[in-house]
Amino acid sequence: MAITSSSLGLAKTSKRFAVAACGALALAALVAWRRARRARRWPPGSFGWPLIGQTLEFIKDPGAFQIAGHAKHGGTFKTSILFSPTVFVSPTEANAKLVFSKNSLGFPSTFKYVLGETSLSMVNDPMHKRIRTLNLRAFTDAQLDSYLPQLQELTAKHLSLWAAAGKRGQGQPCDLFFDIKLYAFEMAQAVLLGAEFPIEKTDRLMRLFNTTMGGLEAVIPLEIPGLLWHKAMSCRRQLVGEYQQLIDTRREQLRVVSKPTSMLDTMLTADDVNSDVELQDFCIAMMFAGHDTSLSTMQSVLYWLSKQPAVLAELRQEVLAEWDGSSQLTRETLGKVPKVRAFLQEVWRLTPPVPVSNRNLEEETMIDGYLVPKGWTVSFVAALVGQKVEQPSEFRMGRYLDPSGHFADQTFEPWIYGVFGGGTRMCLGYKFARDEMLVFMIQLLRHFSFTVASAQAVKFPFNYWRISGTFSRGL
Ligand code: HEM
Repeated sequence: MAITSSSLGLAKTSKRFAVAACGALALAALVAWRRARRARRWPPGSFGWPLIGQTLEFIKDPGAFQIAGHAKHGGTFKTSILFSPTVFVSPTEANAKLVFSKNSLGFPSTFKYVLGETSLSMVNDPMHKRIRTLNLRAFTDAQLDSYLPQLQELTAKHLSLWAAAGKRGQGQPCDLFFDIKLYAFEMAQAVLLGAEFPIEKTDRLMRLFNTTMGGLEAVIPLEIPGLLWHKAMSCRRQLVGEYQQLIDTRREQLRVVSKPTSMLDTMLTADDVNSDVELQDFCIAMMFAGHDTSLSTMQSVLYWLSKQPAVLAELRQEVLAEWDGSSQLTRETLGKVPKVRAFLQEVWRLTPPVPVSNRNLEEETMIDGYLVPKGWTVSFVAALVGQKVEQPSEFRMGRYLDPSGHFADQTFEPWIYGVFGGGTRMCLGYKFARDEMLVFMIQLLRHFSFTVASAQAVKFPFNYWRISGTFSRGL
């Protein structure tokens, strides 16, 4: 066969192609080899099922899942939760400091469609810094003091409603979940948003809100009629419509006469809020962060009180000595009941409402000698931190009382007390949450009796005791 210049060119091209292909293969092999080598340094554990990983085991009981994981793997371990490779770090001080030094949150991307793209829990720096600074204005000491009268009034109203229902039910125990939920929702709605609606409307908004939040558990985020995600998104649109009306009304009222009273008002009067979407997201984010956590705590408080009649009597004594039962509850009054504060702190230690704090790693990080890749989620668990005290299963208020009987707060040491997280993403509402619970407990202890007939441990998405029982006025 004659060798032509075109067949020579073809041979050269094929040779080049072969060299390039070999090079690419060698590179791929090198990358795979390095990845495999690195993977050998990942924490132990299993990713579980394709896509869903070990999500189902986790949501059944996050605390137990992690205790079992730590025991099996001797500490820090990896798994996959909600589509994301996740590392549950052992609850040491070094790990707490490492996790809480990170700012980026590790929530699944679908959460932002539910909570809002500009809601505080969904944004990362630099936007997080801006929104957090803005939102913090609603939580200054002066603002918190100004919410106390409303908290007192609404608490008195709902405690009386529960007692009236108890009377009608002639002492028969009933599920208190929905009554307590309505109270927590109305209280959040009034103080956070400044909205006072008739009970039917509050009830409707609460349902819209709950179905919207159901979207956080949606595994298939597709808007197909009948799917959870479709329901959640259509309720969210209605909810946003309602909140926009509220925003427009309050904006007009503030322009004409009224003074800012609610947390939303504080946002409305700030001159650096960018858009109505930020305000809508503020409403949804604060209602989300601020009412199920209170609902959970109130039920756990009733549970732990019912378990310890002697402690209940001691707390009643403290309240009877410090509050006449009718005057306005002030910051001073809340400061005079250290035992009630210590009791609440111990309730939160034993039943932390939020089971985990997550961060997303923005760079490859060494944790406990393992290499955790960039983009993975690291989880730190409040319930496990709470187990590090002496005799962890015992309920002891004394842990939070100093020798002279003053309340000793440990909220800012997340490696000792992880209930409100830590670092730049620490719970924004922890002082407000404490105020709400103290106002609730002081009035409860001063005027009401109750029994708990049954209690069921709920583990996810919030951790608390769901109770049924009876309520009556008088001690
Ligand atoms: C018992 C009540 C509460 C508990 C146990 C609780 C717990 C938490 C936890 C663990 C976090 C995550 C912290 C972290 O990852 O480091 C958080 C974040 C947050 N909480 Fe709370 N919370 C409670 C009540 C409230 C209330 C009443 C509000 C508002 C009115 C609120 C507003 C927020 C906000 C806005 C964030 C996000 C902060 C950020 O990402 O910068 N919380 N909370």
